[in-house]
Amino acid sequence: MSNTPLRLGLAGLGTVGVGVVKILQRHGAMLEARCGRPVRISAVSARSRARDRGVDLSAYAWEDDPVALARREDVDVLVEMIGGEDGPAKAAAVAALSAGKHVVTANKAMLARHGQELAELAEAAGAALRFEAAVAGGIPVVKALTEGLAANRVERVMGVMNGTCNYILTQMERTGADYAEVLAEAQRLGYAEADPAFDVGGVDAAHKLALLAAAAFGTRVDFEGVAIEGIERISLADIRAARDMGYRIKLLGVARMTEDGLEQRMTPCLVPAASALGQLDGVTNAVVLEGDFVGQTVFEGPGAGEGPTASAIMADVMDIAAGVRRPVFGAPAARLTAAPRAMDATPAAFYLRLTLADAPGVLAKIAFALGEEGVSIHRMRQYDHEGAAAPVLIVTHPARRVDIDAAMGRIGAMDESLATPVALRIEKV
Ligand SMILES: NC(=O)C1=CN([C@@H]2O[C@H](COP(=O)(O)OP(=O)(O)OC[C@H]3O[C@@H](n4cnc5c(N)ncnc54)[C@H](OP(=O)(O)O)[C@@H]3O)[C@@H](O)[C@H]2O)C=CC1
Ligand SMILES: N[C@@H](CCO)C(=O)O
Repeated sequence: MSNTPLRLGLAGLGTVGVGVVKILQRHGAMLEARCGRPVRISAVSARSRARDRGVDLSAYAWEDDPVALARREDVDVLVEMIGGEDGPAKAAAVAALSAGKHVVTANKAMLARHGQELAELAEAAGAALRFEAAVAGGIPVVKALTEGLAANRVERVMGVMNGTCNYILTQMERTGADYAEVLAEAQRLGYAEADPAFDVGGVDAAHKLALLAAAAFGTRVDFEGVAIEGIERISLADIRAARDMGYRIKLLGVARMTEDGLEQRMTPCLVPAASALGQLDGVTNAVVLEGDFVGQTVFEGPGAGEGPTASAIMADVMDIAAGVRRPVFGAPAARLTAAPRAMDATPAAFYLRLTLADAPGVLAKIAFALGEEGVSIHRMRQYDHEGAAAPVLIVTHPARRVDIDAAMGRIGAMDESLATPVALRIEKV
């Protein structure tokens, strides 16, 4: 192998970009030994040249414009760590790939929207486009799917893929702290997206699920085909009630190929508290990959933050340095198919939390409404309470989401329903 250095252009010097600089500065010699050639930073780009980022950047050239960075003669790989589905991130990625240069990115928003276009561009140019850091932070799950498990027909992909949401849910449960307070802490720790609505609204995790589904099922990335619901409506009352019934609430993504098409959803779900997913705390992510020959595999680790994300970026850079090449989504972009959408195809048990007037006949009305919509009650609990509002929890037998939504609409419209009813899926993990 040539001893020629692999030269990087770093676009973005925020949480992730600074982490990448630190790895290269601390482990330069080790990386060279492992890749068989040096890996060096030629130039960097961010908005503010003056900002002190806590790392020494004086050895690297500076570019104000990430597109100019991508086009530099002394850049072989653009490492895109700006973020955003369009704008400078995409312009720089297109500039690099069009010039036959490799791109490593942490940007799931960009790939979820433009993955097919960028994969086609990369493969036509003979360039690598790698995105390990974009899915589940430091966990090497793209590599697992496209390399280690490549001989399997994947049956299900499932996971907790947003560190910020898991941090919020577990901190609220542990400390009883207010939602906004815990979100601010996640932002301070560098976990959240530039717009944290992407995290708590489920969009960031849905981006990741759409990327994994493409690699798992050989389909084109279909972010629009993900049924999305965020954690904004989850209250401490739900977290505690779920726990009381032996569950924990997780923002859970599930993708599977059904007879009707590709089912993709990213929604808050109840999972058994004793399961591997139920025990995840803080910023930890876990991804479950099920293959027809391997069975179930579970990958767990830190899903966000400077160190874990930079670690994943550098693994991709090192593969490129070592000459490892594979199609962007595991199969050539031209062979990826457009699957029909079956967003919520699989029935499941649901947890319902109702706040009801404590009066004769109210539960009978609820049972009637559920029955009329084809929803059967499996178990039920009414807590002791003071005042007129009775907290009632119901676990249903497996039901279709559409029927649950119809029943919730009817119950929510009743005078005896004193707060918006909550319905959360109970996922078999
Ligand atoms: N933080 C995390 O835990 C993870 C983040 N990611 C992804 O990594 C990417 C970066 O995230 P993160 O580091 O947290 O984001 P930050 O907001 O911390 O950093 C973004 C960087 O991009 C720079 N930037 C913004 N606009 C431009 C522009 N027009 N030209 C040049 N540089 C620009 C900013 O410059 P300046 O500093 O001067 O403002 C900043 O350095 C995103 O795609 C994110 O989704 C993926 C996994 C985990
Ligand atoms: N905001 C993301 C970063 C990692 O992709 C999260 O919290 O998981």
